[in-house]
Amino acid sequence: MYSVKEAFYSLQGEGARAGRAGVFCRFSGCNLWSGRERDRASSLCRFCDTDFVGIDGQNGGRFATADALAEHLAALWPSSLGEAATPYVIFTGGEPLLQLDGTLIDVMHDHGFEVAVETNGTLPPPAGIDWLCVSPKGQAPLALHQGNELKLVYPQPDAMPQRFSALDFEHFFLQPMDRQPQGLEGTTLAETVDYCLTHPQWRLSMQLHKLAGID
Ligand SMILES: C[S@@+](CC[C@H](N)C(=O)[O-])C[C@H]1O[C@@H](n2cnc3c(N)ncnc32)[C@H](O)[C@@H]1O
Ligand SMILES: Nc1nc2[nH]cc(C(=O)O)c2c(=O)[nH]1
Ligand code: SF4
Ligand SMILES: [Mg+2]
Repeated sequence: MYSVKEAFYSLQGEGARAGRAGVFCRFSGCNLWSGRERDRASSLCRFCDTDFVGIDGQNGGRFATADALAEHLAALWPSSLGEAATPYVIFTGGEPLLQLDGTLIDVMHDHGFEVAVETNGTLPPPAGIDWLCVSPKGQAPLALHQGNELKLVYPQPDAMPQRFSALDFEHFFLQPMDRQPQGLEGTTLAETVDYCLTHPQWRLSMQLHKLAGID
């Protein structure tokens, strides 16, 4: 059984593949925060910008089998595209590695999809992921030391970039912390730009979907 908060077709807003169209599957639930505001201050991850509680978002629901979820997601990729582009699915959440398994990845591949994952890096991944983005969180122990991109929300006093700069990733991104309600106003954008200017191993990741006003 899979629990999905929402699923939608949009453009990847973050990291090395920013701008690429894909189907997002946002699984319900996370191991670093309950998703309830009253627990935020005492959680391992305290700055989350996402509602991942329940199954009540657009195209959300419970799916009994990998086949059922894969068909649901495949239907969100525009059929009019034909062979024009490789179908792309981005599993996120919440924490997708609480639910994503090898069977679902295999079935998405059978549907012709390339499979990307956005994870906090605290759980072991199933085999077969085509693009792995790891985003370490504060003091949460990192179980994943390799992948395609490491995308660190900045600044986090308990997770500064030097801790991760020697890990086995192709790309290293800093993403300024969006602190609602003040957003990027204040210091996080300027601080992040400054860190990238002085440590050019790290590249700036803006959350383009927020700038573009899309999901
Ligand atoms: C909502 S998380 C879901 C996937 C997974 N749980 C994780 O943390 O990577 C998706 C991405 O948004 C980033 N993110 C969450 N809250 C943010 C914020 N307030 N500002 C900037 N990025 C944020 C996360 O670090 C992660 O890269
Ligand atoms: N457009 C868009 N790109 C994203 N990249 C990562 C996201 C996420 O919440 O995991 C996300 C998201 O929520 N929307
Ligand atoms: S680990 Fe990811 S989903 Fe969980 S609370 Fe943090 S940013 Fe949100
Ligand atoms: Mg998001």
